[in-house]
Amino acid sequence: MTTIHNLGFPRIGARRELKFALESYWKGESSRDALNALGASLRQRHWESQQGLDLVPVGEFSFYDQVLDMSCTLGNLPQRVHGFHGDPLDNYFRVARGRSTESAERHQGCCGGVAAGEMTKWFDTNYHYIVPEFTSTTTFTLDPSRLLEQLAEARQQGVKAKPVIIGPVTYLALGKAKDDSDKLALLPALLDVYAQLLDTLAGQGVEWVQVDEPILVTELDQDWQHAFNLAYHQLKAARVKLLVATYFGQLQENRYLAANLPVAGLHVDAVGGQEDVLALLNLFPDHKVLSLGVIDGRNIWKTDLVAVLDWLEPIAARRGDKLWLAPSCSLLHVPVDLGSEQQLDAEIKSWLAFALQKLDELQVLAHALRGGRASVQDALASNAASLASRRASTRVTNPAVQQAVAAIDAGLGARKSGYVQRAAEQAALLKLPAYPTTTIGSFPQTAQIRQARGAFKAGTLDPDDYKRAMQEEIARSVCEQEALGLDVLVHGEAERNDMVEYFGEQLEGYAFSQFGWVQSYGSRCVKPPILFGDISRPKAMTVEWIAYAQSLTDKPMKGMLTGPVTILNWSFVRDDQPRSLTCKQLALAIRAEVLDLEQAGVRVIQIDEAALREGLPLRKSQWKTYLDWAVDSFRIAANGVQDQTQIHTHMCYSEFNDIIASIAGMDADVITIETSRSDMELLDAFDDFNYPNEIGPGVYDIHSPNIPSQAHIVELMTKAAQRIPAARLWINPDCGLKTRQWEEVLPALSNMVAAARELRQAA
Ligand SMILES: Nc1nc2c(c(=O)[nH]1)N[C@@H](CNc1ccc(C(=O)N[C@@H](CCC(=O)N[C@@H](CCC(=O)N[C@@H](CCC(=O)O)C(=O)O)C(=O)O)C(=O)O)cc1)CN2
Ligand code: MET
Ligand SMILES: [Zn+2]
Repeated sequence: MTTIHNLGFPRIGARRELKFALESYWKGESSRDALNALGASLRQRHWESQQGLDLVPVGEFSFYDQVLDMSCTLGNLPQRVHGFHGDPLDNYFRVARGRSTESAERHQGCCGGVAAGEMTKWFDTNYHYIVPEFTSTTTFTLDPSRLLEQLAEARQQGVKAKPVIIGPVTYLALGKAKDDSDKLALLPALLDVYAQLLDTLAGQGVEWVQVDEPILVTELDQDWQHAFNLAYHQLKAARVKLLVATYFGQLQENRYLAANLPVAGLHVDAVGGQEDVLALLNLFPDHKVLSLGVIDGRNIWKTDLVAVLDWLEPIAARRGDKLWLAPSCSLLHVPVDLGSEQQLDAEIKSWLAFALQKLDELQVLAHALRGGRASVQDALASNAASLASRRASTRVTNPAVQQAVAAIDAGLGARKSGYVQRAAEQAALLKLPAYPTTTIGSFPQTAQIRQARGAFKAGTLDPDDYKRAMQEEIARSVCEQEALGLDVLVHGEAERNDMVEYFGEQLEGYAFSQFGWVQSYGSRCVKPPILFGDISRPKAMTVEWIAYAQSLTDKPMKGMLTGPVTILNWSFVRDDQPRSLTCKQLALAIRAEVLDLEQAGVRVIQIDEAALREGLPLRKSQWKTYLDWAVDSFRIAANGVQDQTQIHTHMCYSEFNDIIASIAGMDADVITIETSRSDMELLDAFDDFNYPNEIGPGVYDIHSPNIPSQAHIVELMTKAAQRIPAARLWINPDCGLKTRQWEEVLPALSNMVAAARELRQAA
């Protein structure tokens, strides 16, 4: 009999309960007990809704991040938070969020300010984890308390619990050696603690433990392959059965390694990797459990159940009870419940499945395998009808858009002249000083702004009042920027709920949910819009707001857009055509907006490509194909303008060394990037490559509440000028300021402008 299970459940809550509880606790408005109680009730509810499964994940719930949780379990919090006198939960949040010196003084004055752990992307998702920190002297000590508490809770509820942990090799691979020491040297010590942990779980009568090793879908050099063998040969002594879970892609060349690890089971991502699975089956030992992730945990489309069954039945016949079924990965990356959606178009809704619906699909598959397809005839028929409706729907296709994409030629993505010519014309028009100052786009999204929009969407604030309220916010931003003395202004993005969702809402071919929240990091969520059909732009999306902002000032106002690649990567996108094609459609829509802005007299236009880098395939061998169509799409969006129009782009995640040629290929006049934390070292890539255009290296770490001093900014820019000719440097923060408070932003920007003036005088 086929076993069905789940790898992880979204923890934020169907109504973002966890977000609100966390933020209230952090503000000191509610107690730790209340937060703990909320956590327990969410877990209880989530386990209840997974009742139909044979094994239910336990321990993947987290108050902030599952990787940071693992660091706690392994006793590997950074040295700087050791010796904290307060509650361990507060210390956990100190690592997650940092603590400014000032707020520490306001609290108890005992433990001082502390820098947050670095945050980075979880594989190719929009989820961010807290990077484990190592040094050559790192030691590990087991703290199983969190896992044991959640296990006890689950047991009390009669849950068939399968504890989930991050595996030792992935944990090491995702961490950072702060002293550049060899992380792998820590493996033996780490394995001792994993062995103790597994032993502790065995002592609780646990049968299966899910050990997540997604690093197995990436290219591994020999040392890391060896680490896998070493790790699991040592852990095989454990008295529990291990299910090594891989996801986010195929095993490919790691197939043999994964198949032969001395563990009881292996989970693989079978979505889009059926051939890889068949190849794996040929070398997979009969006595081991193979768990197939047949339901897409990264997207929101209904599964084609009949197609999956056609493929699965022969495998099930061959493997019997050694076949398990699950979603491809943790359901962390999809919203909780489609049933909450009251406003979603009924036809489109019938094509979708969120976390709960995906688990229902899993049940149908299990019934079909156990009792024959006839036993779930109705469910299969209704699933087939939904898919047929999606395939046949005329709303998905737009012949005019398809023709426009087919007509794209190389000329569309090329500027009229080269950078040198353009730069001269732009300088004559814009008359900017040396070291021009600007910001990345957003100003603080205050509670007031969010509430106004909430009321507008709920229908309790009428559209004119909403528009007026947002215009007031724009006017406030412009006024503050003029007072600060910035050179190129922004409107502040008050009217945008999110840099991607906002555009999704205005494009044809998109649907959007009311409650489709997905955790991005900590308490921060995004509601990815749903791209279901050919994309077109019924009317201008941003021109009115930008024109209004420009009317308030004589300084140049930047038009602010999100680029096609980022819109693609941060949406739920259709799975019925290649991503590259969808991206080209988005590119044409953004291009039309760029041209409308230019027509309206906007002289500087920024097109954010924050997610260009994160969209890189996990395997390097696939990078070139992606980068080619991604850069092409950007160029189509950006490059239809006149030479005098200055195009900016922005990328907030560092590490450009290996893709610098593609970045240069975008041919933006100015690129702003995150650099403040890397002490400008990041610019080495631009220097070595002789990057030809202008660069704004971020001088202000917007993720931290700390206010950068004028001297620090001057120092950073002096380092920048050692790498890039000063005439091509801009001064700006690392990223947008939407998550900060005005009280933090004003002094920081004031120091930034003062630093620019100091540098100009020194020149
Ligand atoms: N899509 C996307 N991905 C990204 C980023 C990004 O900006 N966008 N940035 C990077 C970091 N990720 C981030 C992700 C989210 C947020 C963020 O601030 N999210 C907000 C979203 C809030 C939101 O969209 N609110 C809506 C809904 C309004 C609403 O519900 N108002 C409430 C008020 C309470 C509230 O929600 O705050 C009400 O009326 O009851 C709006 O403004 O329209 C949050 O979680 O707090 C920041 C960074 C990487 N990935
Ligand atoms: N223009 C956007 C902003 O300032 C860019 C953010 S990149 C995540 O918020
Ligand atoms: Zn950014």
